[in-house]
Amino acid sequence: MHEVTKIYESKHKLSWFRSEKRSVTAVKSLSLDIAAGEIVGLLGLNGAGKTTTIRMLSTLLEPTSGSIEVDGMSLHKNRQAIQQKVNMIAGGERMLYWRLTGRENLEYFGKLYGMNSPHIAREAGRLLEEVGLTQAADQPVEQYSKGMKQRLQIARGLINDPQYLFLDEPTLGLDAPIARQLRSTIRKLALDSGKGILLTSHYLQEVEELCDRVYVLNRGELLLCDKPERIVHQVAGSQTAHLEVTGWHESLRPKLLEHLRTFTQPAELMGVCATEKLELQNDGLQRISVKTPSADRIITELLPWTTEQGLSIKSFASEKPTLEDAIILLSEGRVS
Ligand SMILES: Nc1ncnc2c1ncn2[C@@H]1O[C@H](COP(=O)(O)OP(=O)(O)OP(=O)(O)O)[C@@H](O)[C@H]1O
Repeated sequence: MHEVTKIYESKHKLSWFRSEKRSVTAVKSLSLDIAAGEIVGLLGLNGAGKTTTIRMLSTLLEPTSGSIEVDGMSLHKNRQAIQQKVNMIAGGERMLYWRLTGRENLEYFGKLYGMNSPHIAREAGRLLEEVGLTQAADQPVEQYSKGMKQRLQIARGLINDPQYLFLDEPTLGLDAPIARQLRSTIRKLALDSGKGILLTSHYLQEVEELCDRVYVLNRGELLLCDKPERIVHQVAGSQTAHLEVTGWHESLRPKLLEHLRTFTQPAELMGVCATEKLELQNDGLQRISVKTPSADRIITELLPWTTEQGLSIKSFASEKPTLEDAIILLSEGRVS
């Protein structure tokens, strides 16, 4: 997507005789790319423009300006060829025909992609098997559970073997085990089949777990794009490594700082030294807290050191801000 803008125009009735035109800029000058085999997240609060973006990429909506290209083909000139290469899966219960069976739904959508009947029959059978719906294939969709409908959505989204898949809230309303299964399917589609995937989700843990990169939108405009862990670090700050030990004595403090310096990058060192904090507690338990961009690494490095110094480790933990913390800060405008 290059510099894409979408403006919705609508008419609002003011009285019997008067109406006014209103326009909403849902997406503003958005540039975005998805590589083969990559899972990209699209985040933002309600109304940020995520669904509009996905609908434009899926060719369901026309951008007001800007251009969309898929594998070097422009949407403007090669709409049909691009439609063969992309597909969209929406969460919830949209985009399926409830009176039709699972198999009939896939046959119908396969025909829309111009596939011939033997090809559709083969693919429908294979996909129904892959999403675990072979037994229910000839049952009307209205008799399916929510999880079954969502699995059928996935099969529908894969019927044309798209190179790029756009997923709008794919785990919406699903139980935890089904959502987990779905996440593993999404990962496999990218890793094993090399599909480029764009994903929106209100479950930020899911985005953090799945996505290689994340675009954050605010009122249609791109706020930032980066790896989830870098966004968290950039926006919500450092992680903290905590170790609780006994046997601590003050002469260890300079040694600890010196040891931290041996495996900490100079750029990180200031943060580590400046915020390193030691608290002596009544029972002789000492809490060592180190602020760092990577708490797990600090813990791994400090564990053998504490034992070498004759300290006894009672517990250790890493405290990490999450993508949710970062998005909340961004949405509150508390980060420039
Ligand atoms: N058909 C439409 N006509 C007019 N305005 C629309 C239309 N569809 C969406 N909008 C407006 O465009 C903006 C972006 O909406 P969009 O649905 O793309 O956001 P979203 O990020 O997907 O939101 P959500 O997280 O709530 O699904 C919103 O202000 C919305 O009210």
